[in-house]
Formats: sequence, C-alpha cells, structure tokens
Amino acid sequence: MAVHPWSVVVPAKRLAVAKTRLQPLTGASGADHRAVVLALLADTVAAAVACPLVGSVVVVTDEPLAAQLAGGLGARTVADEPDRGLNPALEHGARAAGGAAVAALSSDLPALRPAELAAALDAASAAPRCFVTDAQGTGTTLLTAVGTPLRPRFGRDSARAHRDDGALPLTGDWPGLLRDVDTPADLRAAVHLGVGTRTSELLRSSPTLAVHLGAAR
Ligand SMILES: Nc1nc2c(ncn2[C@@H]2O[C@H](COP(=O)(O)OP(=O)(O)OP(=O)(O)O)[C@@H](O)[C@H]2O)c(=O)[nH]1
Ligand SMILES: C=C(OP(=O)(O)O)C(=O)O
Repeated sequence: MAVHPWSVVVPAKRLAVAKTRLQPLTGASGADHRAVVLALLADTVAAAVACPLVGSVVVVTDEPLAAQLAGGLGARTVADEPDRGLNPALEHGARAAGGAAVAALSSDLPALRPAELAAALDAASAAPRCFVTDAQGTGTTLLTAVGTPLRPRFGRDSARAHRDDGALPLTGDWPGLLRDVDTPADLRAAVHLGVGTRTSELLRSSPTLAVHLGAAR
C-alpha cells in the first residue's frame, strides 16, 4: 500500500567547499560558482516541495544562503550536526524530520520534476528501505525508509553500499531523478533534459555559461 506523507531530507554543505568538480566550468565561464550550486539546490528543493506525496522538506545545512533559499521555497532548515560528514548529517535530518516515511534526496538534481519524485516515492512502498541509483550507475540520488531507520551509506559506490545493506533498488521512468550533477558533463546532460526555474534563470543571466553548456540560443 502506498504511504505518505513523506519527509524529504536534503543535505547541503557550505557553498565555499561544495561542487568542486564544477569549478573548471564555473571558472572557465566566469560564472559565480556559489550561484550555480544554489541554483541546483533551489530547483531540487522546489521540486520536492511541489511533490504531492511530500509533507515536509528539511535541508541540513550550516550555509546561511542555502537556509535562506530553503525557507523561501517552503522547506525547513536544521543545522549541520553532528558535523561529521554527509551520512551523520542525513541521520540528523531524518530524526529532525520525524514521520514514518523518510527519504534522503541529493541536492543536485536540477532536472527533477515533482511527478518523477512522486512516482519513485510511490514505488518505495515496495520495501522498508529502497534507493534510486544515479545516471552514472554507482551513486544514489534517493534513499527511502518506511518504519525503519534510514541508515544512509552515501559516498563512493553508494548504490552498491545501499544494496549490500538490504535496500531495494528502484527503477522507473524518472530521468530527472537520476541526473545528479557532479561534473560539467552532468550539468550539460541536465540542461538537455530541461532544468528548473532557478538554473534556467542562471543560464539566461550567464550567456558564457550557457554557451559552455550548449544551452545558448
Ligand atoms: N549537510 C551536509 N551536506 C553534505 C556534507 N557532505 C556532503 N554534503 C552534501 O552531499 C552532496 C554530495 O556531496 P559530495 O559528493 O561530497 O560533494 P559535492 O559538493 O557534491 O561535490 P564535489 O566537491 O565535487 O565532490 C552535496 O549536496 C553536498 O552538499 C556534510 O558534511 N553535511
Ligand atoms: C555522495 C554521493 O553523491 P555524489 O554523486 O554527489 O558524489 C552518492 O551518490 O552517494
């Protein structure tokens, strides 16, 4: 039986140290690196907030600009505790979010659509813990838990780690949910799929970045 509402937890580290693999692109195009990271987060959070199966979105961050942005989009923010990296931050966010159905969502999914997230969360009622593998095939973009602790294993080869830890892999027609952005090629692929409002605005205001991403008209 489908479960909802879901609490969605989104991690966001300090902008100054985030998305370093995008720096060659932002540097070469003269784009504001922080603005790019924030735009990816904004489109991800906006899609989660707009998802009909989601009751609350909690962003785990110590970054004031990310917290401000999350608040403006209707998400709640909690501090980046216990300050021991991504997985402890997600566990903290999941505890703060509460509820029986909790999902950890990557913060770098600018092409995510609310209906895609709804389809994945709907499918996630199939097992107590489920996950969605990223487009590369090694990482994780969504980890879900219903009535059981989240036990996040994000990091290198996290898809394998989540599967080895008993979570069920989910597949479906949700290209925007798979397309996390780590590298310039990933951002190009997300732009090709169609990105949300904030990333689109950024491309309009940064013509050189748009050219680098093949998005210039
Ligand atoms: N709140 C919180 N989020 C984190 C932490 N570490 C990583 N994240 C977030 O988790 C996601 C994946 O992080 P990483 O793959 O380590 O780093 P990244 O910023 O995506 O990119 P790179 O610098 O290119 O490795 C990003 O959204 C980060 O902002 C942490 O300690 N606390
Ligand atoms: C940490 C992860 O994400 P990223 O692709 O941002 O490195 C992961 O997939 O587990």
